[in-house]
Amino acid sequence: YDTEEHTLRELRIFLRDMCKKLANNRLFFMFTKPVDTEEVPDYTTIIKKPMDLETMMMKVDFHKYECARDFLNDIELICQNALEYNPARTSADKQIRHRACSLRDYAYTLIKTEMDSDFEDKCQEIAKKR
Ligand SMILES: COC(=O)N1C[C@@H]2C[C@@H]3O[C@]2(Cc2nccnc23)C1
Repeated sequence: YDTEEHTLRELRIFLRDMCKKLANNRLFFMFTKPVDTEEVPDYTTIIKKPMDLETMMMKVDFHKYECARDFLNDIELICQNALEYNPARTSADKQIRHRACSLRDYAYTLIKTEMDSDFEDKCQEIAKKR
């Protein structure tokens, strides 16, 4: 009967639902899996910390997130990586940058509207103690 573990378990359930909602939105398909370094050989020379939604789902299951802020930090990483690797004024680059900003805004809004702020505060207190 450890209430901290109950709290973190509830956080993981919430974050899996977040991952699912983001990954199931066809607008964000390019963020669902790691960029294929065979297809895009220079990707890891430019992007030092790749991130994607499938990796984030695995991180939830490996208990890597102790609060929603840590989860949003990885969403921010997905967004920043896309802005950095796709800077051109071509329509393809513009579209992926727009989608990256939409992913970031949608994730922040989902969490802000669907997560109890006292619950997040409790998670951050637990994270601080660890
Ligand atoms: C989050 O996704 C991305 O930042 N990218 C950048 C890559 C460049 C372009 O689009 C990506 C995949 C790809 N594969 C083959 C040829 N060209 C591309 C997806």
